[in-house]
Amino acid sequence: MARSARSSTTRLFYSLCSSTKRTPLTPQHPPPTPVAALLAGNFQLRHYAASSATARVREEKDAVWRESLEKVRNIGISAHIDSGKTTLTERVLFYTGRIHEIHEVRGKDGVGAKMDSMDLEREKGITIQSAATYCTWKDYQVNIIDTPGHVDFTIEVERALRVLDGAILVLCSVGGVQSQSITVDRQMRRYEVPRLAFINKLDRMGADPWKVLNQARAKLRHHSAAVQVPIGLEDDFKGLIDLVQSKAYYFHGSNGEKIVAEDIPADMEAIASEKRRELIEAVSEVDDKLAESFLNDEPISSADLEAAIRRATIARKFVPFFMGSAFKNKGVQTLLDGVLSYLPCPVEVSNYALDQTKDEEKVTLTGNPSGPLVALAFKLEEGRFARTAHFNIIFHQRIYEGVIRKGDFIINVNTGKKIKIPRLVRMHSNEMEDIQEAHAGQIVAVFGVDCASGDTFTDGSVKYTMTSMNVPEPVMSLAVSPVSKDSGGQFSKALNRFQKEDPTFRVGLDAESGETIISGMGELHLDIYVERIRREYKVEAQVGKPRVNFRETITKRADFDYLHKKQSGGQGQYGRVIGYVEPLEPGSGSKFEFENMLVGQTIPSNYVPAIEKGFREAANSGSLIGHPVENIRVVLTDGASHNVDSSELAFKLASIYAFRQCYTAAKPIILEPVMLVDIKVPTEFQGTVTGDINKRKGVIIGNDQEGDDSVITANVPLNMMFGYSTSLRSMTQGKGEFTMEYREHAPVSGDTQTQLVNAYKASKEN
Ligand SMILES: Nc1nc2c(ncn2[C@@H]2O[C@H](COP(=O)(O)OP(=O)(O)OP(=O)(O)O)[C@@H](O)[C@H]2O)c(=O)[nH]1
Repeated sequence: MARSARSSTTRLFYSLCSSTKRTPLTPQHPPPTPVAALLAGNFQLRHYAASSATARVREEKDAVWRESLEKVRNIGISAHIDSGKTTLTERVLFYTGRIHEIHEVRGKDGVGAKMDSMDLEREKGITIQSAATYCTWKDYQVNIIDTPGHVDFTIEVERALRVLDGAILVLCSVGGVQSQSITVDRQMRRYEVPRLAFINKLDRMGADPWKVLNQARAKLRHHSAAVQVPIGLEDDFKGLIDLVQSKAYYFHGSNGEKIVAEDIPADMEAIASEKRRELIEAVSEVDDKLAESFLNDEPISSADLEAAIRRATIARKFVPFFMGSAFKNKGVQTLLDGVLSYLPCPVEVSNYALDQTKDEEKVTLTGNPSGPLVALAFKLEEGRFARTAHFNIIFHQRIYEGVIRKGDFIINVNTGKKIKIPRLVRMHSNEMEDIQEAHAGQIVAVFGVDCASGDTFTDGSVKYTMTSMNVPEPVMSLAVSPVSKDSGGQFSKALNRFQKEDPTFRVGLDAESGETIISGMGELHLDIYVERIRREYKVEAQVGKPRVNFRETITKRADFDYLHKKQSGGQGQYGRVIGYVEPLEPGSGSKFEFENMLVGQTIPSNYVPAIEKGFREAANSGSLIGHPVENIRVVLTDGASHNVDSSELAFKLASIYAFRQCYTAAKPIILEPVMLVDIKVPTEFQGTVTGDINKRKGVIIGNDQEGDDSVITANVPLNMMFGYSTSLRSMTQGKGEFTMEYREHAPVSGDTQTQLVNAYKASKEN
């Protein structure tokens, strides 16, 4: 479908070009004489005919691209760990004919799911990287990104949601709305992504979809209702009743590939009609058109209900709930039908860019392939793709407007660099398919070209940038070094690559010890990179003890007045800076602000950037424990210079010393990362586990009962959570599980601050 639409677009494009060639639309020199005027009138007539023909061609062309985009869905699948995203994607690929056999995550055949292409993913049975693929379902092109559930890899979810038009939130029918479900739902809200929910694992003991639906209403504040009712549950789960079509569906065949539609079983008619009414009521609350029919007691057809659900879902006023069991091959095809029916196509979602030539004015992107090219690179990967021998870079990009073709020159608006597209590909997990061109609305990858995640590309006719994704700050660090000195080159190569690919993975140098420090989102995140350095670069690395990323901040305004003066032969150094530092207002959104309030020429303006640089550099390392100082504003009010001895260096040094001079007076404190911890244990262990959390200086904020389990929610300093999985295992005979995610940086207690400061002083003295 997409292919035929493309070729007719191309044909139209050529016919437009040839008519333009025959009839020049803009006269170069308007004829001056009466005869010439007559001819000019004739020309205008011809001009009018030509432009109306052009307009018609354009309209036709627009209709073609609209129609082809209506049949595209760009969706993501996100959820809490182990909810079954990868298992679900594997079925989607199977039913759409992209793969011919189903392999399970951690399955007995040892092959592993298609989308978990990394060895480590297959071994651990977890998704580490998001993977893109595409398939065709009922004449629609569905581009899918499967994302990891573990919070340490949250950046993968952020960047996928940034470029997708819709999402499926997978929930476990036993576990319900878990901590990470809340996080991904928040991310979907952040990027304004319309979504469907899929309650998976209906075959599991204790499956209760209605409880999960109520939890979603309470915990996620979803305005939602089920569009399906399960026929049986747990071992008895047989099929689904579709409340829109009023039909029962069963999934036969060894892989559930044969769908049989039947009438609703007689013993389920009552519940089906009650749930259909619930669905209509819920949608009517947010859709006026349906509300009118509902309030007038008019019969509501399947088509009317479907259209109303679509409008409400796309408007993000409603979340339809689907159900099934990916593992038992039930409910996946009906979910795919739901993707086509209820999630938007690229032109139904509003996207905008910022025009850099007009002071970042907002420009709406219409998704028109005949518009100027605008594409956002959202992910960079380096690896051996498609079994090639060498490392290569690809970047994944979403095209928002225009067309991109192999061999085209495009401009990276963020760097100003012009690049040629050597190879354009569509990804299917780690495999690639070469393509010649791609249109607005599509997600493709460019092979062999370097850039950074978040860069915007255009064809050069516009200077637009698109806002990038939210990048959370790393909370944990560790020192790493290669065991053998000879592998230093490979070691740096690995770190450079990972840093480029993953904005939440940072590499730095400890100024005092000279050690390489890697920082990331948690122990698992950093462990995975150390393991990848070993496997992919054959470098054994020595790893230090993990430590949390403390920060320092100030609590009071403090003045500075510092003169840096040196006159020891040759040219001297002279620079005086006067001003104050103060805490930034909470929620100001920035970590460091510098304000120049100089009046007059006490300091020539060319030295001001060096002064700002000096303060920024000083704030990289606070004097309490050497960690970055944040939430601070530096205001420069006055100073002095010398016309021979002043220099950028002199002012930079003056600023560094000025910062140190006033820091203590600004009453600095230490902030530590605090995690939201969710622990699920059999109720008999609840007391022990709660007591242990208290010992770890945690604050319990929730205690719920889920069947025979207790779910304890607490805020706990990350510093107290090292090795928690081992302790939880021993406290609960291996029956407890937990997840944690970053919540905030909060001040440490007075005695912890004293301990940390003393330990830092001692380490400096040694
Ligand atoms: N009983 C049952 N098990 C399922 C179902 N779907 C998935 N599983 C199992 O749940 C486990 C996790 O499945 P995955 O598909 O890896 O889950 P995921 O959400 O992709 O996992 P992460 O990406 O690591 O968060 C695997 O052992 C699956 O076999 C289901 O419908 N029923």
